[in-house]
Amino acid sequence: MSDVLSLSDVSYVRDGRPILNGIDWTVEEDQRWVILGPNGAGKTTLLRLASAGEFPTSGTVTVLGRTLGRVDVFELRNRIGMASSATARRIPAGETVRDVVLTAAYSVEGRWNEEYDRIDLRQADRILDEWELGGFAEHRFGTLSDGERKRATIARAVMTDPELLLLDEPSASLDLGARERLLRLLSGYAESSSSPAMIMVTHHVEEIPPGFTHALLIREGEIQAAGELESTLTAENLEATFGLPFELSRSRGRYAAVARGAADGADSAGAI
Ligand SMILES: Nc1ncnc2c1ncn2[C@@H]1O[C@H](COP(=O)(O)OP(=O)(O)OP(=O)(O)O)[C@@H](O)[C@H]1O
Repeated sequence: MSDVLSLSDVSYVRDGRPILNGIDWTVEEDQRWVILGPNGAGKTTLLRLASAGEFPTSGTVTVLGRTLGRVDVFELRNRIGMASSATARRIPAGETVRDVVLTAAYSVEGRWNEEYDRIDLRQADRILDEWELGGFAEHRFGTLSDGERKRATIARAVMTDPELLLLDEPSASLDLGARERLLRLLSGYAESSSSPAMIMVTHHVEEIPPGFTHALLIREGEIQAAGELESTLTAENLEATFGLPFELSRSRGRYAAVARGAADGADSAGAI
C-alpha cells in the first residue's frame, strides 16, 4: 500500500507559539483514521496540513506523493475532499442541494453560468442518493437541518472522487437520530474498498464509525499515541490525552467513554 499522507518531524508555529511539535505520521490508502484530542490540541491544524491548506513551519509534509512547498497546491487540493464547518460556511445559502454537490466538479462554491456535463449530473444525483439526500436535490442549502447540511457538505466533498477525504467533526451539533444516521452512512463509506483514505476529527469516541481502522491521539500539539484503532484507543491513552481517567467500553464496533467513577456500575465497565 502506498502512502497517501506522510508527516516527518513536522512543527507548526504561529505568533511564536508551537501548535504542532515533532509530528511523525503516515496514512496509507486503505486506512481510515480518527483524530481525537482536547480543544486546542491541534487537530484542525493537522487536518489543514493534510489538506494542503497550510504549510509546516519545519519538517516535511507529503500529500498524495507531493511534498508541500515544492508543488502547485491548487492542483493537489483538487485531489482532496474536505468537509468541515468552514467549508459549509462558504456555500451560498440560496444554492440548491444538487448544485452544492455539482459545483464541486468545477471547484466553485456557487453556480454561475457553467454548463455541466450529463456525466457530472448523473454522478451528483447518485451521490445525493448515497447520502440520503435524493429528496432534497431542489431544496436550498440554507433551509436544510444541521444533519442534512452535514450530509450535503460530505456529498460535495466526495463528488470529485478524492484520493483523500478529510472530515472535521462531521457529527458535531447533531441530535441523536441525525448523528446515528450519519455514522451509519460514514461507516458504510469507510467499509467500502472503493473509498479513499479517510481522516476524521472528532471529540467523542462514541462518534467513531465502525469501519475506521486507526486512531491518532494528540495533546498540546504532540502525538500521545497513533496506530491501529483497537490497540491505540485504550483507557490509558485516553487518560494521557485528556488528563482524566476513563472507563472505556466497546460494543458492536462502537466505543463509549465515561470518566472513571462518574457512572453507577462503573466497575462493570472497562471491558473491550
Ligand atoms: N493561524 C493561527 N494563528 C494563531 N493561532 C492559531 C492558528 N491556528 C490555530 N491556532 C491555535 O492553535 C491551537 C490549535 O488549534 P486547532 O484548531 O488546530 O485545535 P483543535 O484541536 O482542532 O481544537 P478544537 O477541538 O477546539 O476545535 C489553538 O490554540 C488555536 O488558537
